[in-house]
Amino acid sequence: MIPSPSADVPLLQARGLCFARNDEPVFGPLDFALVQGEALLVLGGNGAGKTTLLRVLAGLLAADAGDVRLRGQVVDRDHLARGSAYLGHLPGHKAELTTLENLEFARALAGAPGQLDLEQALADVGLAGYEDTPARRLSAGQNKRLGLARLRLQSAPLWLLDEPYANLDLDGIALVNRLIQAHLAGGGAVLLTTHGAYAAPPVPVRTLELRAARRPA
Ligand SMILES: Nc1ncnc2c1ncn2[C@@H]1O[C@H](COP(=O)(O)OP(=O)(O)OP(=O)(O)O)[C@@H](O)[C@H]1O
Repeated sequence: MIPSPSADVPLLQARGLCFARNDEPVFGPLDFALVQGEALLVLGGNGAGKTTLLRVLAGLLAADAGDVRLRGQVVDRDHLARGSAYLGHLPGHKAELTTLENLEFARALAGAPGQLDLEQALADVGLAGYEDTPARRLSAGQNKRLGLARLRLQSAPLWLLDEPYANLDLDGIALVNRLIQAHLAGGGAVLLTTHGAYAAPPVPVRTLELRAARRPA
């Protein structure tokens, strides 16, 4: 079971977290914590390990050392996957399904209430009129918007957003900021990555800077 809420323990805490590939360190050891209503911005250049860190926190990759706690309890990868909502570089939509069908699928996976208005969810991310468009025909920015709509169907308090501003126009950047703000105001927490300074979260954030641990041969 995912641990239940408690105001005075961090929503997410990493201690001594390390990841290596073929014995080459990618990041770590990292120590950080994130409380409800807080955003943590993970900074670092290309290859610094930002995506890898988010994939570890989302339960998609196993850390080599250290532990991750949700609400104070050490959790395994299954719990991490269930306790977080991950928006990665690759949107992971079903290419042949329409945008609306993708949301229906995501809603079923998330066990979200059936009465949620998915057409409204599409409209909220600027995809009104694209209900019957297969995901494979979306642009990169539209794909990101569909990913943002899917994110909102999940009830996980921890959002892990990998380069959420990438591929978005100014209106899309403002949309990401509105969603982050609403999620934080609702008691959630957000960990997001960026290697650019072209957009930033709408709230004061703490930062975690990663540096590439490995040098090319
Ligand atoms: N699937 C993989 N197999 C092997 N090495 C990988 C793989 N994915 C990433 N790496 C390596 O791991 C390191 C960290 O990559 P990662 O994608 O986490 O960096 P990043 O900070 O997200 O970079 P970017 O800003 O370019 O997206 C890099 O050296 C990269 O070459």
